[in-house]
Amino acid sequence: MELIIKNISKKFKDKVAVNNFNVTLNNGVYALLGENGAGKTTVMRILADVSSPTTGEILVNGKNKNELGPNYRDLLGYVPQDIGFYKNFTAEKFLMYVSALKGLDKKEAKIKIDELLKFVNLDKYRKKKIDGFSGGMKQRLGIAQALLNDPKILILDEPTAGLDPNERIRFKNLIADISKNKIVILSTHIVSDIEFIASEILVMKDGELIERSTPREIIDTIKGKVFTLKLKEEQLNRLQNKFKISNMVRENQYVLARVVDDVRPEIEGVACIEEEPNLEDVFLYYFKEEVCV
Ligand SMILES: Nc1ncnc2c1ncn2[C@@H]1O[C@H](COP(=O)(O)OP(=O)(O)OP(=O)(O)O)[C@@H](O)[C@H]1O
Repeated sequence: MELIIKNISKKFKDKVAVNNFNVTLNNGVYALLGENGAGKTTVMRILADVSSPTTGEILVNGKNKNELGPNYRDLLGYVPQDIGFYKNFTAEKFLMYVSALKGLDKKEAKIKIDELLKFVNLDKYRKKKIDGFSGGMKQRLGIAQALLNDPKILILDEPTAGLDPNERIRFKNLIADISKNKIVILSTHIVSDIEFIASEILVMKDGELIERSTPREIIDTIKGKVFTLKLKEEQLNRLQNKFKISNMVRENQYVLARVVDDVRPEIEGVACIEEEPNLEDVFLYYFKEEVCV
């Protein structure tokens, strides 16, 4: 499966939400990473066929999405940011309802629902009302409904928002399982969530795709730009005014500050050690507002 997003732009009146977005995707997990308002949801809504681009096109195995018509939707599974559940429905009834909307045969749907409820670990709760579900359970139910038609492209908008640490782990394992023969595109601004699940990271800023790399490659782009300094409290101001600080730990009368910058911080009498960068540092490097010097 090859999905090409070609020269996609989206304008809302005079606001350019997405600007000339170009990317070719194959099976694997892609994380769209960017700050709030970067354009992630807009790209996902266009891919999910609930919004049209102002310009540009989407191609699946060389065929234009518009040419594919309803066959394009058959390839899709979509979990929007705020998925609307009928809270009085049970998990099972909800999945039956979505199956009917997707035009699945009732008998086939029942078999698929049994399989999916087990897969997302909600089998025990199939007769329970969604109203009593935790965030993670709702998320897994959302994924189950998106998988009903065995999609080849799965789109998940902010799937890890509001999940507790256990639910996050469960989610990561689930995605790893799902992505074997699919294109999975998920958006997030929680960096730690993608470190272990994304085969590639697509970094968006102000509507544009500014970087596309594996997590390892993207981390390597800031090698030599991450440092730890051990400072006295009164020296901290000088550092904060000049550099981006990703983390601070207080240790007795000292502060250990992790700094991300193109320039090695030089403060008289303060030791500066180069560190191995991580994805949190990457996020800070690309997104944090410039500090005023
Ligand atoms: N229907 C709309 N009308 C006007 N502006 C919009 C509309 N939808 C999105 N925008 C604007 O387009 C830009 C991109 O929004 P989008 O929701 O795609 O960002 P995002 O990266 O998904 O952010 P978030 O993480 O907050 O969802 C924002 O400035 C947003 O205000």
